[in-house]
Amino acid sequence: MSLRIEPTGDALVLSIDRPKTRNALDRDLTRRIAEAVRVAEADPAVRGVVLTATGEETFVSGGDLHEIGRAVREQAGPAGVLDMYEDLAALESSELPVIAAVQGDVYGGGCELLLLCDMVIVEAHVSLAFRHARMGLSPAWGGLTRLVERVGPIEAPRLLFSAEKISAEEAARIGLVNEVVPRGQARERALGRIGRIADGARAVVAAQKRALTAVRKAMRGDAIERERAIFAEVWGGPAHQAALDAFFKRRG
Ligand SMILES: CCC(=O)SCCNC(=O)CCNC(=O)[C@H](O)C(C)(C)COP(=O)(O)OP(=O)(O)OC[C@H]1O[C@@H](n2cnc3c(N)ncnc32)[C@H](O)[C@@H]1OP(=O)(O)O
Repeated sequence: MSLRIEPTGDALVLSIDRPKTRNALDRDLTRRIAEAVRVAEADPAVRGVVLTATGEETFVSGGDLHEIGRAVREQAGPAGVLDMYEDLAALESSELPVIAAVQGDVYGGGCELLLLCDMVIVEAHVSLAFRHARMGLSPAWGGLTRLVERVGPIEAPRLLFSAEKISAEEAARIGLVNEVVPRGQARERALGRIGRIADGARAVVAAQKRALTAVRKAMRGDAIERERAIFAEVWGGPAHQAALDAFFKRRG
């Protein structure tokens, strides 16, 4: 099972669990995430979702490069990867607050996943990298648009163009994450925050989330559609092919 689902206190805790791929996101996993969010919403006892992962080293290693490599080899086009967004977007469109509890490093599409959450709590040893450029890609799941929203137009190009790793502290300084906690404490901290949210009325928090979504939608215009069209343009190009070849060559 690639997603562990565990009711805990007021929250539903979703733990990404694909250790053999360092928790890469494939289509099956994103479907499971969307389905779990729907289940959480339908249960009046659940007041929020905590999204975390198993292991201590990696939160999410990005999109599944085996799945992506297969699609490129079979000339299937980018639709499969683009479609995963419909599932992932459930995190942002849900009426429940979603808090990411990040216990390990985050790469590429994993950073996009964080940006779909309402709050992000990271452990102090974690690093984050928008690795897309190194893989010959641009974000596919709204991560470019949301990165500009979170950190502004000065920091976004630095993170995207250089694909550099940044520390948890730096991520907090530039407004990419809410809070840095000591190693091993992100999940408890996230549960504590959901507990505090649960002191208020579910309907009010849901209304606030709807309002936030409406504001973002109005501010974004068609930015996410443009971003996704650019992903489709670079998909399967020379830089993408070369990066996939290098990834698979390194691993025999
Ligand atoms: C949507 C756009 C995107 O997200 S593009 C993808 C961006 N992500 C990346 O570039 C990260 C690629 N992965 C890595 O750099 C390394 O594997 C990291 C995560 C640093 C872990 O390194 P290390 O601990 O040395 O392990 P390793 O490289 O031997 O990998 C272990 C097994 O995991 C797998 N793995 C890793 N990343 C992915 C991935 N994104 N998709 C699918 N599988 C992945 C490796 O292939 C390896 O498995 P195997 O030994 O080859 O069977």
